Amino acid sequence: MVLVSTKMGAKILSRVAKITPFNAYYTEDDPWSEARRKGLHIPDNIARKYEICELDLLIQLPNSEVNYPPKPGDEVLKIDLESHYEDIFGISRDEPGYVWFGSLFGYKNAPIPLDIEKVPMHMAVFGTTGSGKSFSTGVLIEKFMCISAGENRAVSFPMIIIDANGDYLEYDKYFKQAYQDIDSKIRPVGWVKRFVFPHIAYQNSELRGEPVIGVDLDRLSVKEIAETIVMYHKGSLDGAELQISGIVTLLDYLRENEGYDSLHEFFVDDDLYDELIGKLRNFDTKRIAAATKPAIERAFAKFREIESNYKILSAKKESELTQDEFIDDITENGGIAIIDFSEEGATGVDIQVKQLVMTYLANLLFNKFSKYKIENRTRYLIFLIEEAQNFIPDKSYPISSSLAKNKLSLIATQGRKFGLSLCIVTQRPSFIDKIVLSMCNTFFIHRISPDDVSYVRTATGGLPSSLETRLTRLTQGHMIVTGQMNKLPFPLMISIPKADRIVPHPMGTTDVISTLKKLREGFDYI
Ligand SMILES: Nc1ncnc2c1ncn2[C@@H]1O[C@H](COP(=O)(O)OP(=O)(O)OP(=O)(O)O)[C@@H](O)[C@H]1O
Repeated sequence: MVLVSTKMGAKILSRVAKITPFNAYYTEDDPWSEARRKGLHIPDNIARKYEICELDLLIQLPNSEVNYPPKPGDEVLKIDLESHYEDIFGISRDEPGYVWFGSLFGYKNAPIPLDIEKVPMHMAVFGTTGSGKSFSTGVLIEKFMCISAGENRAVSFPMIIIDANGDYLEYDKYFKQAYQDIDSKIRPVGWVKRFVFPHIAYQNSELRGEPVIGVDLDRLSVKEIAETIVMYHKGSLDGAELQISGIVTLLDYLRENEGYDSLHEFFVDDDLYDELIGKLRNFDTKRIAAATKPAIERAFAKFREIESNYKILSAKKESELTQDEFIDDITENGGIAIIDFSEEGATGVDIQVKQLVMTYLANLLFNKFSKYKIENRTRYLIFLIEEAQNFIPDKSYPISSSLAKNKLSLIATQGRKFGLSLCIVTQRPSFIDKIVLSMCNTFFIHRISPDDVSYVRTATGGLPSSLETRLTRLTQGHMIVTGQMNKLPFPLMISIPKADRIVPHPMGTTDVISTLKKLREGFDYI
């Protein structure tokens, strides 16, 4: 970014689109070619040398369209952060409701403002492996932990984070330390809790006592329970209409005619499960066809694996995720819940089980926020989903569809007043459901794969060609920010300085050589 200061007194904010160096010594048919061929001495610095810098003219400061082009001789200045900043962004550094993120490309300590009022319109973070996506998402999370609210106040944005690779677990450790040791820049956070799968918490002594992930089927409608069971069994609802309607008929009957309050308990308690199977077998075959019953029984048996293998149904008793007040607590007390889907917190848990937990959470959130809306109680929460292609997959992604997708689509299509904001983090944007992505209004784009370029161009509503050509070449920690949270009406390229991260990012590094060396101690071949 540079400023063109015109003789008419205008200041035009411009972006360097292209720099082309010229050196007459290296042009085709240059006058020295013969001398060079003969190896004669050519004096230094006799060739004409210059650089052509092409600028995209963005806005005339403080905030209007560029009406007159600059003229030859007009000065081109580097941005002076002290004197030009307010003119560029239209706000001062202490304006409430904004967080200051990264640093303008080419400048040190030149953060850009992000408008927190636009957070409810959903956001997405893209980047291939190693592009710095989780590092900068961590910085973004930290910014959301301390938002200037005026009058010496700061607030923290409540968040639920689906942590696919353990990139955010450090926050849990950090907030467990003494309150006075916590950096004041993130102190407005009310609490941070890490939720792990119960079978891990019970087995692993280091994780014993951690909050556990639990699912309460009674919080889902009968239809949702039926779909969840069938989806878990078949990986799809296609062609399973008879099974779904059979399960709905059976469960509705048990609840309404036989007075069973809890359908959940059928899948936890062995005796009740046997009772359920008995009821199914004896059920009126005019209402559930005899041929459908064995298929339902198989789906039930498979579904019980989630209890026998992972204990997430019996964890209902102790898990906060099954309690009615959980979302109230998180939204009213500035909580951050990290759902640990990493190998450490979810060892051996397959993707269908994670999808099931996501379906449950998405249901919980959608139902609660709908209730808030009806009751006119405004609440806000960011639902951050790492590896989002596993939960909101596009048809082209080779993973069985996820029930969570339906609810997340519903969340995505709610307007800004709903208060529930999605933050989708992915390596492969083109594998994310198109409808959900089309609802995202702010994009943080790191280096992406060439296969994703045209998709990102469409999703973001277009990028200037000078930026688009960089998408596949951005270096680690560089990104393009575009969309509603960006205060300026054009995309910005920024870098994320390492020092911006308050809580250290767990290094995703390996230790190949020293491990191999240690294992083969005593075998020196050199
Ligand atoms: N802005 C930055 N400054 C300094 N180091 C960085 C920056 N961004 C990333 N790194 C480092 O680069 C490595 C990879 O970054 P990161 O884990 O964020 O990548 P990623 O895009 O999330 O990859 P993956 O999808 O595999 O998780 C990490 O060791 C991280 O600490």
